Amino acid sequence: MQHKTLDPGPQQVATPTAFVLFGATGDLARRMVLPAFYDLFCRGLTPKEWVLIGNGRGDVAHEDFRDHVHKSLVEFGPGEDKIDQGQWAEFSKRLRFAGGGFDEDDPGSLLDVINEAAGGLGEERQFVHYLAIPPSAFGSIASGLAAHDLLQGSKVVFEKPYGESLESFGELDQLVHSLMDEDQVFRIDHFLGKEATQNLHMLRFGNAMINNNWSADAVAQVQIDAPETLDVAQRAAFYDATGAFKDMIVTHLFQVAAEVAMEPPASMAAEDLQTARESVLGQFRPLDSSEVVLGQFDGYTEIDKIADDSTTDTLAAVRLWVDTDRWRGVPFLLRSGKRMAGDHELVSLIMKEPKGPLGDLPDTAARLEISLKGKGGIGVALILKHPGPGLTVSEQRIDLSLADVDPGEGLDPYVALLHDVLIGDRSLFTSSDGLAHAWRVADSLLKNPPRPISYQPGSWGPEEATELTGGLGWVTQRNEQAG
Ligand SMILES: NC(=O)C1=CN([C@@H]2O[C@H](COP(=O)(O)OP(=O)(O)OC[C@H]3O[C@@H](n4cnc5c(N)ncnc54)[C@H](OP(=O)(O)O)[C@@H]3O)[C@@H](O)[C@H]2O)C=CC1
Ligand SMILES: O=C1O[C@H](COP(=O)(O)O)[C@@H](O)[C@H](O)[C@H]1O
Repeated sequence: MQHKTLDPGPQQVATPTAFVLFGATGDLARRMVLPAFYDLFCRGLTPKEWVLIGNGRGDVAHEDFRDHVHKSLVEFGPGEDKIDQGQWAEFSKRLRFAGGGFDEDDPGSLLDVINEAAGGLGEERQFVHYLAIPPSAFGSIASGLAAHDLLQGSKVVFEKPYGESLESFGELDQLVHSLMDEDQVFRIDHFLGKEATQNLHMLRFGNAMINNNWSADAVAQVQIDAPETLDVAQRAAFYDATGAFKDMIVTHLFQVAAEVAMEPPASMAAEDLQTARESVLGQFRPLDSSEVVLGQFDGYTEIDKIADDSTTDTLAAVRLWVDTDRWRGVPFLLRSGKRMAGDHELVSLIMKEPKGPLGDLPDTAARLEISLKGKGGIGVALILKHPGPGLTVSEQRIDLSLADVDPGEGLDPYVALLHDVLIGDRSLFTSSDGLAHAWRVADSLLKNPPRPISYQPGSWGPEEATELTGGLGWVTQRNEQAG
């Protein structure tokens, strides 16, 4: 089999780096960012000289922070048995914690800790400030970085959601652009860094049989479905202020929808892909509340730190329309929820029934599926004849796990994106214009949201969310039921 390398892959960056992780005690840091940083280190992809300084509002001793990081690696990184003691010793000696919060008026202990820990990195050092904090705090940390002269030669990584509404997005965008240059800004959306998301383009543009059917001519419906069994108790305050729609739909699933819906970019170069993504986001029709279902799992308001009368959505399902010639008339169904019956991140292109001599086919439609979960996978469901003299047809599958594709090991999204930040590659990050489009599409819904319908934890959510699919049902559920 012939291999063609389009990109040489990750390289070690030379610039000594002080990595400041705001929100270092939080859920994201513990589950994704810290394990990703350790993974980069183990692969020899961190700079030769670096320090990582965790920041938070409470005071945590350096030693306790190292314990916190170790626990996160045991639970969400390589696991206890696979942490090499020598490597951990090398890694952990570069970890520090700066407490007391950080804002314009009061830097807490961050400046002192930077002086102590990053002093030895030399004049050429870069700062990477990673804001793994709720979006409501982005502005104050960014202003603090400017006030305490920490922006020069720095890269600033903002988590999603970047803003909380069209208005707050606009204010944040203006503030950030008044403090730093756009090329210092990395707005992360880790779904764009997933191996399978990137493979969407190869699948489409590398295979004419797929590319030729990537439109309303062949596709009846697109589903982007991300049900999760995960709870929110670990991050109740953040979650209650955000909800499923802002946490997953207007952010990750809109970006994935744009990856599916985009017109062919001028080239596969980063800027061209970003332009194509941004441009189709501008063609998403504003959501209509009658095509949106919000849900809240029973027992949500009993969680510590959640108000008894909270109406935050823990599930959101929307029918989205993309007003381009390619997709006019094809509904894009997007759904995500917490404490549901299964864990999936599945993009499905459900094909139209072919015209021809067969008449009524089983109510299962042929489809192409791209799983974004974990290492990712591609599935094809086909209508086939059973062997034998009669004509019995049913749905059969072909599945390929991307983990089995030679050489079989991609980087996890946070590892890949952190590496991109270190080398200054912004191609898989969201743009200000693209996000402005996304918030515009969500604006009227956010101003007038439907009341969440309750659902049982461990279920597939309210029936009303399934009704949005217009009788096809959710492919994830159908696949689970089929075993
Ligand atoms: N958790 C996840 O799976 C993912 C989360 N994200 C994004 O990451 C960000 C953080 O989410 P997550 O870690 O889940 O949330 P958490 O609620 O766990 O918050 C992270 C940390 O932020 C700090 N923090 C909270 N409020 C403030 C504030 N007002 N000012 C400064 N710091 C504050 C807290 O640390 P302390 O108390 O020590 O100050 C907290 O531990 C969000 O933007 C989220 O959308 C993105 C992808 C996945
Ligand atoms: O950004 C987020 O993503 C996670 C899901 O990401 P995954 O890579 O673990 O599949 C989601 O659980 C979380 O609520 C959200 O903030």
